[in-house]
Amino acid sequence: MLDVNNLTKRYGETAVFSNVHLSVGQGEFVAILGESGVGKSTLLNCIAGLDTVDAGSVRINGTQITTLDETAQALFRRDHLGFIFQAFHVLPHLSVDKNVGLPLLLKGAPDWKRVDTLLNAVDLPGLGPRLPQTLSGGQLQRVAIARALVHQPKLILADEPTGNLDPKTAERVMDVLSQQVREHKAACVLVTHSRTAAARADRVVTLTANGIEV
Ligand SMILES: Nc1ncnc2c1ncn2[C@@H]1O[C@H](COP(=O)(O)OP(=O)(O)OP(=O)(O)O)[C@@H](O)[C@H]1O
Repeated sequence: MLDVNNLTKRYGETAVFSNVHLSVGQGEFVAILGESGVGKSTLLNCIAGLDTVDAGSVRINGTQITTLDETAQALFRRDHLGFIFQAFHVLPHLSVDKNVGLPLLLKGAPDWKRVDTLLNAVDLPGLGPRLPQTLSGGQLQRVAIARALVHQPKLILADEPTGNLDPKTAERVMDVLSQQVREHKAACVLVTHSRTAAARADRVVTLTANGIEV
């Protein structure tokens, strides 16, 4: 499903990481640990085509995303990817249910029942009509998680999805993520500092400046 081959990323003269190899199969859940600043978020952005790479390739479901133009990358993300950003990126002027349903709206296939199912799954029942500014940080994080899963993406990229959550809610969110991976045979790459969250993965790897350590 996901094949990262020999990836190198630099900002100016400074290499963030090099020689990164990572393969994640269909239905596989991989957690990436690593020191702060080592480039975990950057790696997820590179995998999604949201950041450029300096060498190497990223292949998702057979498509080499690194060679697509920006429009093709955006369409590819819409159809195949669910991205949970560390900073949520919830749209402030859209209600919670429209935020969650956005991937379906963009595909021209709205499904408000599915939106409700996801809001229940992340323990936000009835919050659909509210605006994001009326939600807490942990609630916004769960909106972002519901949005990333609503269109049943084949690849889920999750950047610290439990960072703002209390242990019980974090566990519930990890249940939802795991369920999505198992039920829809999605591949999932989770970036986290939480050993508890990482323990839910099938495999845990560590990102260093010189690549991935298993
Ligand atoms: N746009 C940018 N321009 C220059 N340097 C950047 C940019 N974005 C990130 N960096 C640098 O790249 C490195 C990797 O950052 P990144 O956020 O990917 O690390 P991380 O492992 O996810 O960290 P954390 O665990 O603290 O979230 C850091 O040194 C950061 O300062």
